[in-house]
Amino acid sequence: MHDGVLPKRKGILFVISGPSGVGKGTLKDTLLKQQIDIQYSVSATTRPPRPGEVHGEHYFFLSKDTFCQLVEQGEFLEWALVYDHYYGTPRSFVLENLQKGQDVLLEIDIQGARQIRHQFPEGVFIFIAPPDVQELARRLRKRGKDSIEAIEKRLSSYAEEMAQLQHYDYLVVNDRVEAAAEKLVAIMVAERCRVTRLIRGEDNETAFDK
Ligand SMILES: Nc1nc2c(ncn2[C@@H]2O[C@H](COP(=O)(O)OP(=O)(O)O)[C@@H](O)[C@H]2O)c(=O)[nH]1
Ligand SMILES: Nc1ncnc2c1ncn2[C@@H]1O[C@H](COP(=O)(O)OP(=O)(O)O)[C@@H](O)[C@H]1O
Repeated sequence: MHDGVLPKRKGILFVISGPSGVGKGTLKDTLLKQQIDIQYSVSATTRPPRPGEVHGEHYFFLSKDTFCQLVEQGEFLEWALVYDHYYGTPRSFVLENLQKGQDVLLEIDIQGARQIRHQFPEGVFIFIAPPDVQELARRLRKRGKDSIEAIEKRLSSYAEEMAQLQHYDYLVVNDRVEAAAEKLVAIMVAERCRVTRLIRGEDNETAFDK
């Protein structure tokens, strides 16, 4: 039994990833509307802003030159070319929050998640999958943002991307947005409890080993 104040824990890094068009962005937005006390890490990108997107809120919109400079300065924890544009996760925001004990959420592509896994094997990696590939195709078409060629390109990566599932801690099938978001919340609550139990010494593992 623990009868004093618990030692402060480090933040937990939650990573949501999965194929393009599966609904990662939609789920992340739904999740952030709930009271789950998590800091979302805003990524940097070289893609131009879409109408309504705000610099610093949706993304940090950067020129290619600035992005490359930041890569060289080691300012990104990970970065990747996702289809036609570069995307990267700012290093200091994530590290500072984790150090403070604040949980952090990344919503990034599969290449980025792989890089993060090497640096943070103790992170919680959640793979978002569509109910099936036909539904993924429907969503990509419904989004209406990509050309037929771009959709074909995304769908042709599907099998390869799904094969990455084995490296993840959790699978959430995005059938209905609300149901999938509830599952994400349940995972977060469970992981927080697990870490608390480890800190209390109710488990044989160390607090940040899984
Ligand atoms: N590696 C990596 N991927 C990211 C990052 N930020 C966003 N992405 C991914 O980039 C892809 C394109 O995102 P976006 O431009 O918002 O368009 P979307 O296709 O409407 O989600 C999605 O798969 C995102 O998960 C990042 O910081 N790093
Ligand atoms: N559970 C769902 N059911 C039906 N459509 C969805 C669902 N989740 C997302 N969508 C739709 O699918 C499209 C792709 O979602 P988006 O969040 O942009 O995917 P990603 O960020 O993974 O590329 C959007 O039009 C979105 O409204």
